[in-house]
Amino acid sequence: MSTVPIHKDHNEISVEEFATLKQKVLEARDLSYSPYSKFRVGCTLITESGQYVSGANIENASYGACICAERTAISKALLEGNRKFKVIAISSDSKEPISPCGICRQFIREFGPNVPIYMFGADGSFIKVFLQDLLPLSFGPENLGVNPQDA
Ligand SMILES: O=c1ccn([C@H]2C[C@H](O)[C@@H](CO)O2)c(=O)[nH]1
Ligand SMILES: [Zn+2]
Repeated sequence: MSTVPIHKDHNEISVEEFATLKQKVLEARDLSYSPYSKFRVGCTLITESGQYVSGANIENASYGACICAERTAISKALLEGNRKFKVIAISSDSKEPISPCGICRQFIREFGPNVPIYMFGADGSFIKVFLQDLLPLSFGPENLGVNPQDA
């Protein structure tokens, strides 16, 4: 049994935003380059200014060079000048919602210690968890005296 609190609400965003987010994150899987695992993952985030930014996993013949969907989406958003995110959504072709890997949890943490993560199953089913529950007692920019909003 999981001890991680699982939520079913989407209080951070409106009903309309949730519908758009769901559509975009399910579509984001189509961007995936995953010929090795054939496991397509999509990620869409909503920036503080309300912009939707999507990414997908990008694999490589040198397997260690694979990048997860969460990190491609966040990198894209960062390069467009964003530093804060309202929510991060993830989708895959699995019926059950999937949770971000350890590296992505740390990557997400840099830009918000407690961002809500919306996880979608392939059928559109949805659960929400908070980053703090996936990565408790985390190490972050504050520990090095850095504020990512200023960087
Ligand atoms: O949360 C996750 C979990 C896995 N993957 C990718 C990495 C790899 O390309 C494939 C199989 O692990 O799925 C993601 O993009 N996000
Ligand atoms: Zn990952």
